[in-house]
Amino acid sequence: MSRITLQNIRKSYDRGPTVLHGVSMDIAPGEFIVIVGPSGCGKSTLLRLIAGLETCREGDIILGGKRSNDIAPQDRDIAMIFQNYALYPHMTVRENIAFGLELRGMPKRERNARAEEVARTLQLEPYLDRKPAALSGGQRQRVAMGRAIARETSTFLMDEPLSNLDNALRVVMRREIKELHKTLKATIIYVTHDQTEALSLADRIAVMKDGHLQQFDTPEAIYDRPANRFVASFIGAPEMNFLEAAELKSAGVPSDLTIGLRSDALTLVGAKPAGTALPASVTLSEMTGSDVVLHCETPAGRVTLTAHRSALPADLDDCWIACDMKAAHFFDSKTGARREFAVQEG
Ligand SMILES: Nc1ncnc2c1ncn2[C@@H]1O[C@H](COP(=O)(O)OP(=O)(O)OP(=O)(O)O)[C@@H](O)[C@H]1O
Repeated sequence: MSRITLQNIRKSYDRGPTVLHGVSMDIAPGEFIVIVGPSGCGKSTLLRLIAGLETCREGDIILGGKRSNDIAPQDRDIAMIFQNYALYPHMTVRENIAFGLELRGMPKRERNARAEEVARTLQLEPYLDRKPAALSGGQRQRVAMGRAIARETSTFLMDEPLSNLDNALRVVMRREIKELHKTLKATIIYVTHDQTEALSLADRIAVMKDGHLQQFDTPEAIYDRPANRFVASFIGAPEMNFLEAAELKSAGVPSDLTIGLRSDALTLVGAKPAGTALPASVTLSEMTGSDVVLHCETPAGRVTLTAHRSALPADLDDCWIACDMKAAHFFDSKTGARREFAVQEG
């Protein structure tokens, strides 16, 4: 298995604008990396560069210690799984899984044996003789994965592999991919725009925006210490609340800082609490099960928080939001960069 290093990758298509502005990443063998970011930020482009399906204008792609910019996709030890599965409709599951092996000149008996072994790992044995049209979305996705696994590569690239599945199936497949990663001990680089998927799957998350890598770290570090306001708002649900220091008037926070408060730092209470608090009225509530997401109007703007249904104040039109300032994040109001600030209160 080999290390994947990207050094200062710049990319533009034809004579178009730059879509990757100097991205660097070092990925250890066996890591599960999730690249996340809004639509158009360059996630798929980065993945396609690693696969060798695109070339970059500047920078180095180093695979296993060797500069590999000019190595053809089929000569890289990498398999790619796409969102639309790319299965052959006229071939059975067995043939689809074995297809890549045929291209490599493996004899038929060996090929079929390998396809059956992979089908067992993915619980696809009952479907080996079916064609893709007779499979569910999740089964098709597993066949696509089977085809990649059959090649015995050390690295799998996955481009939004679950985006065509319904929510329940997506949760199941997410777990399967995570288990597969444990079994295969392979490197996985996985692209998604879904922050929940990123948090639940990754050893490390790469957050991108407009072709720039914003932060590359563990899910815990990204959630607990977001590098800037963009990362803070993109990761975590409901989205972090941002309040200007001047509006919250709390614990001597300098006025050039924006205060970031996640839902878990906020409590809705009936009477004015000690410490930092905002008067609030609930304008909208969304039931999510045992919890409700509450959208509140406050003098500092709109604030969203989650509360347990059994712990709501009686009068939602006239209540308070208690802010745990020890759990607050601080950002430079101009640049959005994270700033450390020690709150004195409490
Ligand atoms: N073949 C291409 N020719 C020209 N421009 C392209 C091409 N492919 C992508 N782009 C542009 O490059 C930028 C990055 O696209 P990319 O597909 O990498 O983004 P993404 O983050 O994967 O987006 P999404 O989540 O919507 O798939 C976009 O502005 C896109 O329009």
